[in-house]
Amino acid sequence: MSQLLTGKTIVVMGVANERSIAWGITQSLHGQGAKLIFTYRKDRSLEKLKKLLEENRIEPKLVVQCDVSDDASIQAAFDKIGTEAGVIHGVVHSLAYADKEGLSGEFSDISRAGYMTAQDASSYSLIAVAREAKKWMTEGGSIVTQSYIGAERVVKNYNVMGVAKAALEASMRYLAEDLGKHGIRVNAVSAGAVRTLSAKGVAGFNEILSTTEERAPLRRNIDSAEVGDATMFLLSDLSRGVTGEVLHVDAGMHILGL
Ligand SMILES: NC(=O)c1ccc[n+]([C@@H]2O[C@H](COP(=O)([O-])OP(=O)(O)OC[C@H]3O[C@@H](n4cnc5c(N)ncnc54)[C@H](O)[C@@H]3O)[C@@H](O)[C@H]2O)c1
Repeated sequence: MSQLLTGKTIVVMGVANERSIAWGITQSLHGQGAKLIFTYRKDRSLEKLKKLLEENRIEPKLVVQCDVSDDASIQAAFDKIGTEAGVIHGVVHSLAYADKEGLSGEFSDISRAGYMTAQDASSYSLIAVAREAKKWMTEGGSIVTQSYIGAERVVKNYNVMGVAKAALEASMRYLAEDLGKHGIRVNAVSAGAVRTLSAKGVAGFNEILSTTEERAPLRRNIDSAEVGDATMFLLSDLSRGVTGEVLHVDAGMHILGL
């Protein structure tokens, strides 16, 4: 049976452990025959990633360190990736960071430094990654980032990350326009809440899960496999006419008013 991503080389950024959304995405991409390159931030993540890949019999084309808060690190990572792969067809940007103090309490108390840190790692990083990836995306391709409804509406405690996600979605649209002339599409998946390492940093996260189960049109939460399949669709030629889009994978939560 032919697979949707046969012959495509895709860079996956953001696997920290088996709960990571990027791990759900990895499984969907692998299932469709993609050749995968991974970036990790810390040695701790590298050990976990290697173990996960081994256990799941996924042979990576390359694994490379990349700190997205550092332009030199992004440049070095994509130079290595490009030199090894020649051409890349897709990038999964599944990373974000905010100091814990910005993820609870009063929004107006966010410090300048806390605001900048969240913007830097969670939003600007997409622009810097797209710039470096573009050099090797010579056959066109697709870049997909991960957002959340807190970009569009106020979600209690999501605070500084809500503003970073709003900037991320706007950056995604500007990149879609800019890179479209090179045949590169740029989209976002807006996932519902998934219990991951990062999610633990958001105060009251369990309440979000229980409210979703009660009120979402599908009356349940989503999982990272569902986010993985939607991301895979956006990386595949099935979505060849789609760019600048935010695809909600949230059991319908985003359509609710009260
Ligand atoms: N979990 C959720 O409920 C949820 C919902 C919607 C969107 N998202 C988004 O999904 C993405 C992945 O998060 P997750 O929930 O899988 O959590 P996670 O903790 O598993 O993954 C976050 C990743 O970001 C990486 N990261 C942070 N700062 C970095 C830096 N400076 N350089 C390189 N990597 C860095 C971490 O190493 C980690 O791999 C994030 O953008 C997150 O905001 C999560």
